[in-house]
Amino acid sequence: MDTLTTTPSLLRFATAGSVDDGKSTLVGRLLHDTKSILADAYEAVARVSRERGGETVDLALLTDGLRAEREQGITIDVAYRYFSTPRRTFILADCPGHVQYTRNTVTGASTADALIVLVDARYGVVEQTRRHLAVAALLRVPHVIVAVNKIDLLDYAAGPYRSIAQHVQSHAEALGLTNVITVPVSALVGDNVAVRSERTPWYDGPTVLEILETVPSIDEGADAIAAAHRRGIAHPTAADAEAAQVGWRLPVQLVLRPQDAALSPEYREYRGYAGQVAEGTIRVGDDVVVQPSGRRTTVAGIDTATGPLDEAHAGQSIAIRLADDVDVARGDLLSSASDALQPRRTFHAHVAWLTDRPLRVRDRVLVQHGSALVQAMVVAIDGVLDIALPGGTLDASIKPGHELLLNDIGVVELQLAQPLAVEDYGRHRRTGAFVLIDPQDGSTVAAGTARAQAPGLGEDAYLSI
Ligand SMILES: Nc1nc2c(ncn2[C@@H]2O[C@H](COP(=O)(O)OP(=O)(O)OP(=O)(O)O)[C@@H](O)[C@H]2O)c(=O)[nH]1
Repeated sequence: MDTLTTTPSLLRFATAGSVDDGKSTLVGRLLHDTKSILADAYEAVARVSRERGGETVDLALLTDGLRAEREQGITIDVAYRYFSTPRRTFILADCPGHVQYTRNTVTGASTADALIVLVDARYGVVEQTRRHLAVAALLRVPHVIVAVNKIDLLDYAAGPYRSIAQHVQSHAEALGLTNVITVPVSALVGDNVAVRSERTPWYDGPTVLEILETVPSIDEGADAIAAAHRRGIAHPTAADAEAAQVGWRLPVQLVLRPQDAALSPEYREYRGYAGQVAEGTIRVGDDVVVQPSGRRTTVAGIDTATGPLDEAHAGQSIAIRLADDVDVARGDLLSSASDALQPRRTFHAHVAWLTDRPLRVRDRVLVQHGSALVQAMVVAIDGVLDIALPGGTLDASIKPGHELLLNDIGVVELQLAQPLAVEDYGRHRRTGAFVLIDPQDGSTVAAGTARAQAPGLGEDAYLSI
């Protein structure tokens, strides 16, 4: 059986871990071993490490230098850095671990193809690990790498690593995560980060970098693979992944309507709808439904900065022309008619609550969904997740609760002032995700994923209009 093969290109990933698990050191190690840092930056870090009496070069200084800028009160939660190897280019969402950790992990992981969760080999799975894995499950991050770090401090013993790996896998399974790979690493010494270690002869799996270099990204079909997994297919073929694929979605970010009289008459009549393809493949000739109006038409053409295309895939920025003169505005969503969007007024969702003020029933929030912003009210708090998973699964571990506190993950029901095309996140990762905004001060207070069915509420609780 042919498993799905693709040509790796851009991969977005994020790191998560408790304070001092070694995130900065791991990132520094990756940058160093992939020769992504300049020699003088390395020299400066080596000098400071020596001055501090260290025996090894403290690679965390590479990333922490950048953090210092962030901590001067500038509200950047996550910094993005780029690096590449001959096999692939990476965008790393570097999330500081100490303050409002869940918030940063949620921000970083929400667009990530892969999440690296660090675990200190001396302590194994701790509450923070459970929380990060729950966030990965909630956001359905396509690939999760659990780096069991600081194995040098355990003299590279196989036993402790194996029991942590087993613990991670059973917890991941309870969360419904089928895509977790564990790797024994020492970020400080460099074992199994980018280079296979001779000190771990008992481990014959890939290095962290090998995993990052080879897993498919969302744009390359990781969403399709995840969809096939959800249908119980462990090793999907290209055909399985294609069959599990759903229709395409294009949120309209800009209406292109040049009206400059100096332009040629042909161009003056141009009307295109620009945006990034959120999901699926759009082809010229496809039937289209415009939301929220519900008008139908067909795709007359696909334009890009480098010329027209016959088809465009998830992740590509395009402008499409429509066959009929239908009314389309910024914030509208275009979708394939064969799997059209359904606007809804109420829906259930998992939310990660990210602020000190508790969330309660009847609270008013703004729902930001793509480029649309709509007022909403919390009509029910269905429950709060106990991250120790006493119920054995994520859904069975939602306990009754009447409020969400900072870093809680809960299930809520929201009622919208206007219908929005919010979809089941299990099927549509992009159009199923949203953020909640405080209407008073405009701050982001939660990240959410819409659920087709609320846990424990039975069949009737499907997303309803
Ligand atoms: N022995 C050993 N020490 C390590 C390893 N990785 C990191 N450390 C040390 O652990 C400490 C914390 O590492 P950091 O990389 O700063 O941890 P962090 O997770 O980025 O911490 P925050 O940014 O504060 O969240 C530092 O003293 C590192 O030198 C490792 O593999 N082995």
